[in-house]
Amino acid sequence: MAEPLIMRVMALSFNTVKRAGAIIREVMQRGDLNIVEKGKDDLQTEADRSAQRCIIASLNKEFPKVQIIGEEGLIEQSIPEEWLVTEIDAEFIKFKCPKEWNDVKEEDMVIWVDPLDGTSEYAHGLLEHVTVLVGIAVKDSAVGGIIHQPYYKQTNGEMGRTIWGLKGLGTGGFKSSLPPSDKFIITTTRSHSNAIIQASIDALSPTEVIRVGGAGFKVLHLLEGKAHAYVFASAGTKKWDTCAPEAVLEAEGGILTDLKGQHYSYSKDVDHVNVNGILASMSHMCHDNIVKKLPSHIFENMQKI
Ligand SMILES: Nc1ncnc2c1ncn2[C@@H]1O[C@H](COP(=O)(O)O)[C@@H](O)[C@H]1OP(=O)(O)O
Ligand SMILES: [Mg+2]
Ligand SMILES: [Mg+2]
Ligand SMILES: [Mg+2]
Repeated sequence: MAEPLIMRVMALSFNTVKRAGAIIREVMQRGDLNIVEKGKDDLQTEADRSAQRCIIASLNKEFPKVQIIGEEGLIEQSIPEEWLVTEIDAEFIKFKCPKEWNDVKEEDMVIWVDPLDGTSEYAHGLLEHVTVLVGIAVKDSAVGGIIHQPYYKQTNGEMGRTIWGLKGLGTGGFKSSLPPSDKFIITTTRSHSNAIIQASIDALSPTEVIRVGGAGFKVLHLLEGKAHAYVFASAGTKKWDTCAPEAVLEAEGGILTDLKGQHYSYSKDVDHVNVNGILASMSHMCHDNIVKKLPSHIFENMQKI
């Protein structure tokens, strides 16, 4: 009997993000990023486009009835043959599917794809910040996620690592760690800051602020104990930025919501914009405290910028 759909989607995504990561490195190595400005502070490079074509074509070929939504919109689906990934990860598929996902059907699932998270950092050569995100939503919640970091240097010299999480099963691909208990470290945007974002951070009196790019990379900071909270008081991110990070973080026991503490919906017809910002932490207590501490003017002014 075939393995449950969600396990096959995760196992194929696992190999697909690695191929996308290799494409991202190849584009950088060739040196012609061919940058298009989609909007204010919103770039798209050849790597974003090519990585998305690789991921969407591969997932779509194997799972034609699953809705897949990618950041770079509808782009031509035909791709070079060597970009098409057909093999599933042999190790991942051996895990037992959590029983709550055994019967998930194609029509209950949405796959949110951010082919390159941290484009601004990629364009500036801050390559460690870049991740490839594939998030799997069932009904309206983020359930499974894969975060691939193409420029992570493994101790054996290999480039790239792949972090995964599936609610009910757990996580893999990294070593979890707690942040220092005598500090309060916030991670936030490096490239999209403004006065409201800064006011929200000031209101929380952190001992340290780590400014890095990408939603994926910031959630990795939480998972690895480098920061206590990810705070982003802006309507800049979209569902493809948060679906995979939320699923991985929550599969590890953390929480990712908007700044009011409400989960976003990831169903297929939802507004793509995360209008109420992002708040994430490994600790539910820390998360609740931040929701209580944030002044109301932050919410009133956030969407106006
Ligand atoms: N104003 C914005 N316009 C477009 N994308 C944004 C904006 N703000 C944030 N993002 C997306 O959310 C990610 C996390 O934000 P930040 O790095 O500023 O903390 C960014 O890397 C970017 O994703 P992407 O790089 O995939 O376009
Ligand atoms: Mg983008
Ligand atoms: Mg992104
Ligand atoms: Mg992107």
